[in-house]
Amino acid sequence: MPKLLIIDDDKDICLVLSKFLTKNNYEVDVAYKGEEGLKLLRASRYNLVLCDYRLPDHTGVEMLRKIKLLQPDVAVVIITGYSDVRTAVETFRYGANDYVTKPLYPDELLVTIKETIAKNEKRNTSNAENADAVQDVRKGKSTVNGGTFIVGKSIQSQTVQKYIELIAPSDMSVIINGETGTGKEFVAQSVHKFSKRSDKPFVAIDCGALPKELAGSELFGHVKGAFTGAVSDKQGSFEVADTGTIFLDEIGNLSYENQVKLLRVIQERRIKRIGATRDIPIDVRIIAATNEDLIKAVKEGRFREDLYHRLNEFKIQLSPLRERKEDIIIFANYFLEKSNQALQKNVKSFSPDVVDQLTNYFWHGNLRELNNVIKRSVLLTIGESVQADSLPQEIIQANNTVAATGALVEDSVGLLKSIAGSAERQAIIDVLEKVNYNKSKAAELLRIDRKTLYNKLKLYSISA
Ligand SMILES: Nc1ncnc2c1ncn2[C@@H]1O[C@H](COP(=O)(O)OP(=O)(O)OP(=O)(O)O)[C@@H](O)[C@H]1O
Repeated sequence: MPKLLIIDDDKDICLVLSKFLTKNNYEVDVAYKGEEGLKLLRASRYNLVLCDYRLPDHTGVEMLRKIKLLQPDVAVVIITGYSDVRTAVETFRYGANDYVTKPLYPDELLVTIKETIAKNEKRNTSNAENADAVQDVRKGKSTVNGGTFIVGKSIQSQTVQKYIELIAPSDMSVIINGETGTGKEFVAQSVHKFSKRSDKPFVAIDCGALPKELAGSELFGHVKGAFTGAVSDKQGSFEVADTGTIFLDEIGNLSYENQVKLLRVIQERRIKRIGATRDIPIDVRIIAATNEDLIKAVKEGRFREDLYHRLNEFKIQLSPLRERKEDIIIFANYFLEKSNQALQKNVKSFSPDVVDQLTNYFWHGNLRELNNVIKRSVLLTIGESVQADSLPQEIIQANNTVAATGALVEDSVGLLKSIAGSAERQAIIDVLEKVNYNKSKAAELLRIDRKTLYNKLKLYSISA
């Protein structure tokens, strides 16, 4: 039976959720404070932690760091208010797997928990497993890690698709850059699928979630007795990924020491387990992803320049959703289909208003946020078409604010024009007075021709 830990200071939420999840065959522990939760994590292993973003004693990011130090493989779902989504999506840099927004709906939560545990387990054990069918990418659909890889119709999406096809057969290292939730891991998996290594392991490592103390051992392995706690020999991810592809997510979070080791692996194509004396030859393709500007990190001395150039043999830039609006409804329809299946519903479409709202929203969490919003709206829809009242209030409000700001900008432009107009009118009157209403002289001083001056006199109703 999968074991869950709920950490939330709202005792009612804990009570309701733990009852509901127990009924649905989960073993559930509850903690009302961060520290209490960490104590439980020290004592037993969990499949998933459901952690409130705002706890009395720790922030979501602090919790993630501590949870990952205690149990690097555990899945973490963040509970957040919609108004906090923007900051909550930041937790993905530190290894969060998904988030759910308050108010919580048990059925939706159940789907999220099931999917997250399944995905996380697959990730943890995934080596050769990913070697299943490679579909035709040109049809705009292919299977990646059990999910469908959707290709948008924007120029950006089409370009990314072309790059994937172009780069996949080579052995080049790739850096995928993009905001959180833009699909970096999906692209990395796709590159692997279309490479000649597709029947070999694809190993994904979240460097953001790797505690500094464990990163070296996770990546390169260790031998028994190398440090306290190294009770047996352990293969690192590079060894597991041998002959296949390793995906290093959030590469910018790798410590300087491990950057040096990684550079050595790339240069020499050999690894050395911590505490070992002999090298092991390794043949791994490296795909790295980041949502920060690595060139800036290099300039600031946080990322090694030589490593950056080694990894950057090819770069794929993923645009945020708001910059490829024509893709939004394509993905929304796909997520609608998926949510119908997961929630056993039969919602068929979005109302024109909803299409408008979805298209114009900012999407801080990109595809992940869109997916979650669609899932929630499918759950709340009674008829066949999603209506605006099933969308989070924050989306509608944000769009209204943008519309209001747009009107304000238009007003301001009008205002500027009128300020400029009255300044021009005054300047013409001043000059006319100076030259005793001699229009030729006034036009000369104003550096305009007589005809223009006459037009402006008419425009500003100046009788001279
Ligand atoms: N091409 C795609 N087709 C279908 N779904 C996608 C695609 N790309 C991304 N997704 C969806 O968006 C979610 C986020 O994608 P992914 O985890 O690859 O993003 P990411 O950029 O790696 O995020 P993070 O930076 O937070 O790790 C996925 O779970 C998946 O549901």
